[in-house]
Amino acid sequence: MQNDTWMTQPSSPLLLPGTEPQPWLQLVGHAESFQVGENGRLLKRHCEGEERCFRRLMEDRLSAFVPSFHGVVQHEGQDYTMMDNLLTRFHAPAIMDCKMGTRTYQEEELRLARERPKLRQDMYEKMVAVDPGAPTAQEGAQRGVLKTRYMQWRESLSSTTTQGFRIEGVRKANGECRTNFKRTKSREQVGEALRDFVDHDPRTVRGYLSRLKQLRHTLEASQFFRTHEVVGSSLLFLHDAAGRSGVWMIDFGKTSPLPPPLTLDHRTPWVEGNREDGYLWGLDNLIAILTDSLPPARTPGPPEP
Ligand SMILES: O=P(O)(O)O[C@H]1[C@H](O)[C@@H](OP(=O)(O)O)[C@H](OP(=O)(O)O)[C@@H](OP(=O)(O)O)[C@H]1O
Ligand SMILES: Nc1ncnc2c1ncn2[C@@H]1O[C@H](COP(=O)(O)OP(=O)(O)O)[C@@H](O)[C@H]1O
Repeated sequence: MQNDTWMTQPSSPLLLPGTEPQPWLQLVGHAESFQVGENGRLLKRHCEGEERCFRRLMEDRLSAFVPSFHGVVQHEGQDYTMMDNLLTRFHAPAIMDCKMGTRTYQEEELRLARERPKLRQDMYEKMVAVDPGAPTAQEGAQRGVLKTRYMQWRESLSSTTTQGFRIEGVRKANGECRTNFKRTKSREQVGEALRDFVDHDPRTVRGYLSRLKQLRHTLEASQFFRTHEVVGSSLLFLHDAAGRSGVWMIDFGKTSPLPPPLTLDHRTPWVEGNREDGYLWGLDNLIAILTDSLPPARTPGPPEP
């Protein structure tokens, strides 16, 4: 289950005797999924689809934008995907998780929901906690909602539908953590949250913009990206007081290969069956909103007399 408190506590460290603890903070996501490994690595509960994506990504031009993958390991009878802990590149970094795309569930989940509808009481309760008026009369009587219905409601409440991405969680440079972005929807609200994350520092924004534009360029040329539906994946933003910053793609648990010869452009609006995910459209909007948050460029004044 997703943790929706202010901050997830560090997972229990999995350390060799004598090794230094690695910095670790999980902003959002499934609380039981991660273990901190040694040598700057992280263990995430194994999922076959995600492992397949990591293996293919390591061979793709996108590899520079993905934490390095180090195979699958066993710990206490459980398989884990081993990857780089991106936090170890920074000192006390500010962190932001943005979930990309206009759709946060797979087409397959929609099909399953129709064939074998399963009511989720936990999702009904999460919905009521945010907006008691959100469930329909029938959902209220059942005290349950379908997962796809919950996901669609979350998409339209936040900026997922209107901007093609949403902020999931933020840890600011001063240590303050926030995950209450469920209603951060309009361009203005998103812009304000982004400016707050970077402490209104244009240099940090320029660093992120440069990296995001390189990422867009690489995505547009990536064979992996063209041939995969990328759903529920996030961009992890990190910057620190030393002026370092970076953005990486994480979470490929719901990224799936397309049946050949189908490919996606990731900008065409989704209609059921076309598998489009709106990822690049969201990235375009994210870049545009960040660009708008920069102070206007100074125009040269009249020449001195
Ligand atoms: O953010 P809230 O509103 O809490 O909803 C969560 C997120 O959408 C999770 O996505 P992510 O993993 O990208 O954070 C999703 O996990 P899935 O990845 O399994 O779809 C959870 O589904 P359940 O795990 O079924 O509860 C869902 O309850
Ligand atoms: N490689 C990584 N390095 C550092 N932090 C990470 C890394 N991968 C994930 N995280 C942290 O864990 C959180 C959840 O990761 P994610 O892969 O989305 O998990 P889930 O599939 O449970 O949603 C991210 O928001 C981020 O804070």
